[in-house]
Amino acid sequence: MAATILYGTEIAKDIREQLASEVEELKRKGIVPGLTVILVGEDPASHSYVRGKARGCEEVGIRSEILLRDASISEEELLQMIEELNENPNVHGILVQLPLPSHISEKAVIGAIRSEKDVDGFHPVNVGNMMIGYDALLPCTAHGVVEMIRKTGTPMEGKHAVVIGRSNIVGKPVSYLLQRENATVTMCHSRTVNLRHYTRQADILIVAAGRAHMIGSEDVKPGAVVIDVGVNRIESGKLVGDVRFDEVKEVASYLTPVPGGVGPMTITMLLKNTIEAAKNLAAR
Ligand SMILES: NC(=O)C1=CN([C@@H]2O[C@H](COP(=O)(O)OP(=O)(O)OC[C@H]3O[C@@H](n4cnc5c(N)ncnc54)[C@H](OP(=O)(O)O)[C@@H]3O)[C@@H](O)[C@H]2O)C=CC1
Ligand SMILES: Nc1nc(=O)c2c([nH]1)NC[C@@H]1CN(c3ccc(C(=O)N[C@@H](CCC(=O)O)C(=O)O)cc3)C=[N+]21
Ligand SMILES: [Mg+2]
Repeated sequence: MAATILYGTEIAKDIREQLASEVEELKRKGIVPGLTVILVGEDPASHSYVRGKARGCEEVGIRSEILLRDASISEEELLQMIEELNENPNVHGILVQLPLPSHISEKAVIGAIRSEKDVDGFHPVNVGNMMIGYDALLPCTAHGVVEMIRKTGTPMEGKHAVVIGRSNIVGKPVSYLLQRENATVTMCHSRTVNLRHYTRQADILIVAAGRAHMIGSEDVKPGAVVIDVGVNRIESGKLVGDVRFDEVKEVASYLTPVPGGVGPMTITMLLKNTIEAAKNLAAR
């Protein structure tokens, strides 16, 4: 039986309509949610993602600005910019696009963002609160992944979820949020021996390794929910996931495409966080 394809674009559309009406309501109270994205350097992929974020903001009525800086910017200058945005009452969300040039410390930059404005959910205060289960701005990709699985109606409780990838921006937060849903979670990474041994046991398989087409039908348990987070540009110029879509769609129960799967959900969760940050800051 062929998988149901989970179109992030469609799921995101419903959520964005809801977000647009929340923005309307805030605007009636005189609050215009605002997101500032800092983009350092010329990486074309980063520029493309940031454009997607700005488009999303426009769609739901969030004011957004992109501050472009040359790759030669110093860490000190970047920290100074963040300090000003921390103090600016019209800015509710601050996002510094990663990766940064190697002469700038990601740790210093993320740590400098006021945690209430950290709409990526990458600040140690938000990460810690998420882990403990307290209120926090949640990391967008991980949150988007869990919302997509929820949308399938498949209960996560008691299911074996296998996550490939342990990065701070995707793999680790996905694993925490799935545990919050009472899944049993196994983490795999580049040093995992016999990866297939684990992936074949997964009721829910999250693939976030950044390796084009690494997962095929032999790696997947029949009927599994498969979420492909990978976004890879291959030689032909095509954008592909970490999963061999045409194969895996024949064995999975649900499968996300790339593009049009997790990516649009990531952006939608960023919009949601920006609105939440605006509400929280206004209530202080
Ligand atoms: N759709 C979206 O919204 C988003 C998509 N992405 C995409 O998701 C992918 C992952 O991103 P990110 O987490 O930042 O990437 P990182 O490179 O930071 O992390 C990759 C992780 O995958 C593991 N890994 C790499 N190769 C293998 C392998 N052959 N077998 C098993 N594990 C492996 C690494 O292991 P180790 O720790 O041992 O090195 C690491 O933990 C990328 O394609 C990225 O473009 C990212 C963010 C958002
Ligand atoms: N501070 C920070 N926050 C991030 O959230 C962040 C980051 N840095 N650095 C890079 C990764 C990557 N990422 C993506 C978001 C959306 C798509 C997305 O919407 N992709 C579209 C296709 C986009 C295209 O066509 O290029 C899709 O999958 O349909 C992809 C990747 C966010 N990241
Ligand atoms: Mg990374």
